[in-house]
Amino acid sequence: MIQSDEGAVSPDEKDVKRSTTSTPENGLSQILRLVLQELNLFYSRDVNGVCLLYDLLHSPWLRALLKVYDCLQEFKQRKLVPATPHAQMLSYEVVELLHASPSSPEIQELRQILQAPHFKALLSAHDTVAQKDFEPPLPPLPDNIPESEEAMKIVCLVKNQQPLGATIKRHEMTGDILVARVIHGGLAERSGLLYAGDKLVEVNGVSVEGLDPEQVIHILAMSRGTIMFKVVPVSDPPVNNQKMEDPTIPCADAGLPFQKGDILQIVDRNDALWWQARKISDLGTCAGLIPSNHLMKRKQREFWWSQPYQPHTHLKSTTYKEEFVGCDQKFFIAGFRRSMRLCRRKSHLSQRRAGACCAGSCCSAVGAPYEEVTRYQRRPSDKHRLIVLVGPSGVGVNELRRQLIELNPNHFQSAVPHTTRSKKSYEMDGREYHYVSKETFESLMYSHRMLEYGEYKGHLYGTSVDAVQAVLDEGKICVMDLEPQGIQVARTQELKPYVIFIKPSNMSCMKQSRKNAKIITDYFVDMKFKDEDLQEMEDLAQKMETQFGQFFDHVIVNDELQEACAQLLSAVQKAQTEPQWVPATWVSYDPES
Ligand SMILES: Nc1ncnc2c1ncn2[C@@H]1O[C@H](COP(=O)(O)OP(=O)(O)OP(=O)(O)O)[C@@H](O)[C@H]1O
Repeated sequence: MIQSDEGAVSPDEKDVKRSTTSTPENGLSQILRLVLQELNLFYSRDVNGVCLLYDLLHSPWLRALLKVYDCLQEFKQRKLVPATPHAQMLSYEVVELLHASPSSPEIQELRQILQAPHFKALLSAHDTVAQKDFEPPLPPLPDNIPESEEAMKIVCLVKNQQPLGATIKRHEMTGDILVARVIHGGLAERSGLLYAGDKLVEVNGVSVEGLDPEQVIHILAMSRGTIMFKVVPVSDPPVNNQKMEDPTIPCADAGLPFQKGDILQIVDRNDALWWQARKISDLGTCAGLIPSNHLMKRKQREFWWSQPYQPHTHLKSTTYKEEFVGCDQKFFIAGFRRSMRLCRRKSHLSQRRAGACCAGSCCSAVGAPYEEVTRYQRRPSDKHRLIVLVGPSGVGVNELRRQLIELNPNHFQSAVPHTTRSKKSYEMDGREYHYVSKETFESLMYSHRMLEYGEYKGHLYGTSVDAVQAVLDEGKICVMDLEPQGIQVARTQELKPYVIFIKPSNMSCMKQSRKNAKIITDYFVDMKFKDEDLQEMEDLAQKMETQFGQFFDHVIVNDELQEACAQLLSAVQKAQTEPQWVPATWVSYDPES
C-alpha cells in the first residue's frame, strides 16, 4: 500500500526513524528506505515508471533480504567471524518469529521468502565463500556491556555430524546451566571457546534460564549445522575437584567403551571420578570418559562383595596310582610331574574354598584397577622374558609346553620345582625336583621367592624364582605353567613374564579333538574326557578370562594341536623380539639405552 505524499507520515518514514539507531547509517536497508522516500514523492505525480520502480523496491522480499544483509555487515564489523552462522541464525530467528505471529499477509509472504529454496541457496553460497575465509573466532565481547553486568561471549560451533564434545549440568545452588566438562580433542575443546564452568545463557537464541539440562540437550540434539551459544565465561580456571554423588556416568554419550586389558591413553585426570581417555588403537578419535582409579576401586569392591560363593568342582576319581613320569619321553623334562600338577590344582582349590584372595588376584586388582604401561623391546643382551602358560585344567597347557620344549630343548626349558618329599631311588636332585627341607621351603615362601606353592599328600611343592632365573641365566627361554592366581607374583621387573592363555575351542570341536585324550586326576590316570569335563573346562576358561584377562599378553585356542603349537612358537618368538606393552615399573629409565 502506498500512502499519500501529503498528510500522514508513511509507514516507511516511521521505519526510518526507528531503525536509524540500530542499523549502520550506510546500511543498504537505510539507503533503500531513503530511495523509497524519494520515489514516494513522485508516486502520486505519476512520473513515468516511478510506480513500477516503487512497487519493485517496496516488495517485502527485497527488504527482508537487505535486512539480513545489513545484519551480516554488522556482525562482520563486530568481528564475529565466521559470519555465516550468524546469517543462518538470523534467518532461523526470523522464521521462528514469523511462526509466532502468522497474521498479516506481508508476514506470510516474508516467511515464504525466507523458507524459499532460492533464499536458502543464497545463504548457502555465502556459506561457501565465508567458509574459505574462516578463521578461528576471537572470543568476542559486545562493546556496550555495562560494567555491572556479567560479560558474555557468543560462541558459534559448526556441528558437522559430530558430537559437540561437552557435557552440561545444573548448578546445585543457583540453578544455572553450566558446562560440566569439555571432552579432550572434541569439537568444543578444539574451538578453544568453551570451558568447564562457563554459564550457558542462550542456545540458538533460546534462553536456557529455568530449563532442565535435558531440555537444553534436546535443543542441542535438534540443532543442525551451526550452534550459537551465549555464555558467561568462567572467571577462574575449570574447577577440578568436582563432587558427584551419582556413581553412573554423567553423560553416556561421552563414555569410552573399553575392556579389561585395553591400552588407554589418559589425557585428563583432573576429575575425581571420571577421567578422559583414548584407546591407543584409535588415537585419532576424540577422548571419552572412563571411571577414575578411585571410582574403579569402589566399583570393584562393590562387585567383589556382591559375588556369591562358588565352590570348585573336581574331577571324580576311582582308582589310585602312584605318580608317574611320561614313559614315552625321549628325554627328561622337569616340572611335568603329576604330584606337582595336582598340588597346584589343590592349592588353587584351597584358596577358593577359604574365600581368600591370593596376592596376585582380585586383592591387588582392587588395589590398582589401572596399570601404567610402556612399550618394551628386549635387547639381545637382555635375559629372555619368562613365558607363562595359563589355562583351565586339561586344556593342553602341559602338552603344548612339552611340544615346544621338544622342538628345541637347548633353547626352551622348564624350571625345576622344589619339594619337601624325599627323593626316590630313580630320581636325581635338581632334575625332577630340588629336594629341600620344610624349613628351607618355608623360608623361600616367606621371603617371596616362590612363584607358586602348595601341599599335596602332606608334602610341599612349588616353583621358585631362583629356579626360573637359573634357566634364564643359561640364556634359555624358561617356559612354565602357572595357575592364574600366580601371575601377579611372577609379574616382576626381574622376570618380565609374557603370559599366554591357552583356551579351549567350542564343545563340539573339543569332543572331536579330545576323543583319545586323557586327563590327570588324583587317582585315575587314563581317564577319558567326559562331556561334563569339557563343559567345566569351558566354564573355567571363561571365568579365567573374565578375572585375569587383563594379564594375558596372548591367547591361543587349542583346537588342532599342531596348529596351536605353531602359534605358541610364533608368540614366544615375538615376545622376545618385538616391542610389547609392559608395566612401566619394569622398565627403568636408562639414558644410555
Ligand atoms: N589340541 C589337542 N588335541 C588333542 N588332544 C590334546 C590337545 N591338547 C591336549 N591334548 C591332550 O589332552 C590331555 C590333557 O592335556 P594336558 O595334560 O596338557 O592338560 P593340562 O592343561 O596340562 O591340564 P592338567 O595340568 O590338569 O593335566 C592330554 O592327553 C593331551 O595329550
